[in-house]
Amino acid sequence: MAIPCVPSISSPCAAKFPATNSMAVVGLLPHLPKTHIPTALCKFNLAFSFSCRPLTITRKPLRNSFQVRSVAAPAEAVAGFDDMVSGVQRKYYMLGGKGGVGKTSCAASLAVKFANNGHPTLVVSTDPAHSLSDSFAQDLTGGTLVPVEGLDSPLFALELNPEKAREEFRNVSQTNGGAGVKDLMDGMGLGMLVEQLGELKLGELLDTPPPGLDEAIAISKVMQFLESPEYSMFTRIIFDTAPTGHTLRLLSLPDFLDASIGKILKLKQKLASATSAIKSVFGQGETRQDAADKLERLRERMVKVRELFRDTDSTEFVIVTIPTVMAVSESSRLRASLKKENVPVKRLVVNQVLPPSASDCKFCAMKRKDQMRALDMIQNDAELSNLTLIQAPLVDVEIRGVPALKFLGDIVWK
Ligand SMILES: Nc1ncnc2c1ncn2[C@@H]1O[C@H](COP(=O)(O)OP(=O)(O)OP(=O)(O)O)[C@@H](O)[C@H]1O
Repeated sequence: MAIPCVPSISSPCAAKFPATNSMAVVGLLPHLPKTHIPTALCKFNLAFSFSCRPLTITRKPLRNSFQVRSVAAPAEAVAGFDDMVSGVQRKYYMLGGKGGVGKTSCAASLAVKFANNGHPTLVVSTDPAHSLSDSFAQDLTGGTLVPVEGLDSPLFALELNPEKAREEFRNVSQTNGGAGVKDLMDGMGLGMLVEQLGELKLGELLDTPPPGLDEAIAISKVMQFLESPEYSMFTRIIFDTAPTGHTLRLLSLPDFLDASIGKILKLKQKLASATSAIKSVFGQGETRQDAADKLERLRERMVKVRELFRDTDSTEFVIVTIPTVMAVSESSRLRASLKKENVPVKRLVVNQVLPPSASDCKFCAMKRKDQMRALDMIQNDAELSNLTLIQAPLVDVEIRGVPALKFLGDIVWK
């Protein structure tokens, strides 16, 4: 059945469906007023149409009561979900990419899909600008694990509070030195130690923490959680990461912190026998030991984070992008940097691809042409062309809440 493309208020192009079987998918749209449901239903179904060719509607006895498929559609790349879901050993998926491309939606939909396929799953947002709560339409703030309702297996979500994490780091670091200590030792003629401190850039670290530090600490906090037996049940852990820039800096950060903390600890050993003036700066006996222990633990966790990022058996970084030249260029750079850092990447999600329709308005035709150019660019990009390409359609209602995420997940993660 050919589907006409007609203008609508919310989208330049929308398909018209008979509003039959609407009750079957009403559950997808809990946030919409009832009067909007037939229209929204039609828009959601539009997401299935994936070719300019004539479309067919197949009735299905499942929750989505009918499905639109293109006739003789080009072979669609599939995500290889079977591979992602197989095995009960713990696996980590980190979703990252340019700001606003749909990292959170993809991460949340993957988490829902894993949970519905029997994996106790944890989805963590390490993006300082969280949107996991918005995505699940549930309050996940507070820095603790919150159960997500309405799934077959346990799904927990966690939004880490970056401010709190940074504050903790600040406290530990401040107990161990900083600009004040540097000045003091400078005054005491401890030139060599001053030099070492200068190298550590401690003052800088405390005053203007490098971008990515929040994330590194957040991820190391998750590692801390996962070390405890009560979290051993999670077999899939998904990180909704901050936009690209943060991720890139994050990758080199564990090395930087590892080296810095190692130096601080060495320095502390040297200072242990120094004058009481220095002792008064670093605090006495127990405090000093306590701070050193904390730093040592932080350093150990940083090493684990670094190892985790590079472990091909358990970890995969999934790049999320949209079909625009700018986003594809950024994804290519991200992939190159991840390669340099030996971070395993296999999949690239191209989100918000315009679903073609039989008749196009001018806007959609132009937009689609643009998107095709970007998709072509991916095929010819040395960094991206060898990744498994997953196309996710643009839908014209917001994807919020578990039923909507399940809907998206079933399209994207196949
Ligand atoms: N396939 C899609 N179709 C329609 N809307 C989408 C799609 N994917 C994401 N969106 C919408 O785009 C907006 C941004 O999505 P999302 O929050 O997932 O992106 P993000 O990359 O995590 O953003 P940020 O970088 O700000 O964290 C949201 O309103 C989301 O509902």
